[in-house]
Amino acid sequence: MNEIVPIVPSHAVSINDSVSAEEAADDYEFLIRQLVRTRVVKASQISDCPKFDLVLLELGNDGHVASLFPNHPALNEREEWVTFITDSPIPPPERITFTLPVINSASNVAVVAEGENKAHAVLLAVDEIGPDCLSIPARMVQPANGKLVWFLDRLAATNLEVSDLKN
Ligand SMILES: O=C1O[C@H](COP(=O)(O)O)[C@@H](O)[C@H](O)[C@H]1O
Repeated sequence: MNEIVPIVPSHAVSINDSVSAEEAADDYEFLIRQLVRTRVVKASQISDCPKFDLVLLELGNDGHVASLFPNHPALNEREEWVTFITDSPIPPPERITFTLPVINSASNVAVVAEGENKAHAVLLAVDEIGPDCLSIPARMVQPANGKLVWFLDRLAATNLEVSDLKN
């Protein structure tokens, strides 16, 4: 990866997996805050958040993105940049994740979905098909001052209408 995108090693922040999820989230947020303080990462002008150039997300079968799962309280986190969960519905149970305010502060957000098993989640995320839509985390990805792009293969896009693809 470093050969394709010239990332300075000190700009790559790893998760500390030798501590609890709560501590790992605190540590990770601390490191990101240092990068913002030293202007390695831009600060958002409209929120108390980093403004990443790109947040790259993969869509889960259940519509989750990052480790933000449907109906999980982590979706409501507005203060922390990084939060933790210990009850992920899919393994591993303990995870840390950027929160929605951070994701939605990015300059660009890309959501990737590949394969037929993502087709229903894609439909729920981008179309208006009833109350189930409301709990889909991918639907809550709405950059405030940035660009959102979906990358779908043909199978993941199976359930969409042509009009969805134009929007
Ligand atoms: O929970 C996760 O899910 C996503 C999507 O995984 P998939 O197997 O449904 O394609 C994955 O990108 C992520 O690494 C994982 O933590």
